[in-house]
Amino acid sequence: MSQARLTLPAPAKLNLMLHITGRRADGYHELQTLFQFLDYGDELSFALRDDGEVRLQTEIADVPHDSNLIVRAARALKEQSGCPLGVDIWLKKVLPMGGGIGGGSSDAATTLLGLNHLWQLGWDEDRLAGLGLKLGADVPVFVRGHAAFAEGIGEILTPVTPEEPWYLVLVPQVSVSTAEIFSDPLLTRDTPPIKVRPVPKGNSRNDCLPVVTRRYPEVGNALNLLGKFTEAKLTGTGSCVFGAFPSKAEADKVSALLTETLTGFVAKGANISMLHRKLQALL
Ligand SMILES: C[C@](O)(CO)[C@H](O)COP(=O)(O)OP(=O)(O)OC[C@H]1O[C@@H](n2ccc(N)nc2=O)[C@H](O)[C@@H]1O
Ligand SMILES: Nc1ncnc2c1ncn2[C@@H]1O[C@H](COP(=O)(O)OP(=O)(O)OP(=O)(O)O)[C@@H](O)[C@H]1O
Repeated sequence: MSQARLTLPAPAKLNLMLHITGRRADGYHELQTLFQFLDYGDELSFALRDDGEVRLQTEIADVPHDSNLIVRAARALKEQSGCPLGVDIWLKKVLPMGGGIGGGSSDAATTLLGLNHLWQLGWDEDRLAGLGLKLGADVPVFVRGHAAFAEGIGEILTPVTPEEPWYLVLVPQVSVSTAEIFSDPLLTRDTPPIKVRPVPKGNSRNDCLPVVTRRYPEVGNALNLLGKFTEAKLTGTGSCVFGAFPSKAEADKVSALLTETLTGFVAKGANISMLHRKLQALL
């Protein structure tokens, strides 16, 4: 008998601003950043296995099976919960890797929430976010599913509701290693923390930008091209750059002009992640 599959989205995120305010003793950086989701992302399908095995059935180039964040998330949840069940997982990879739009982290969060549902573990969001943080600094916001102002290393989250414009996201054909940017000696690490809430307008800078554009001229090139039409920003440690538009039609118009030379996509900003909207609909 064929097993029904549970299919769930793993949306991208944007960092609408990113300030680096310090560095902890363990080398991780203290940040202040605004996360918003996109209605655009990967898709994962899950089917129960009763032999306890965790198997990702889709190969992704350059990521060995056991290092994939999906497999690591599933195994960590299985171990921590003592669940005897296993799972087959299929991945439709849409998000560019090393793009700063959180693909790996979002895949991990979708795996945690999907398996919590499939294995009927009954874990609450705090517990899932705590386990997620061990997999990556960006995982907790995807577990919680609400646009947020983040502090700490990205895990202290205050929900926010910024406008939800349409975005044009350009994808320079380079994969940026987050660890490499954070270890660059030239990185600004002493931006004074913003103490006022909500974050005052005008704080849209990304402190990683100078280091990223110095190392990856393709990113600077994309920022310059998009900057002719709207304020162009870098998300996370790149490589993706984005700009906001009041309508899909306007984003599409600029996209048509720029994607002759650059890869990109148009997507709507979302303060509630499409993963959470889908899970809500299932319950
Ligand atoms: C830059 C952001 O994308 C902003 O949303 C995130 O802070 C990065 O989150 P992530 O990709 O989940 O990062 P992780 O997988 O936890 O860390 C990758 C590497 O980035 C560096 N790292 C990451 C996050 C952080 N707050 N400080 C850091 O110094 C560390 O060297 C770490 O080894
Ligand atoms: N399921 C996965 N999807 C993508 N990358 C993965 C996955 N599992 C492990 N990785 C590894 O993680 C690296 C970073 O990938 P990811 O797509 O999350 O980058 P990113 O968008 O820059 O992340 P972030 O914005 O969180 O810094 C990849 O280069 C790859 O080696």
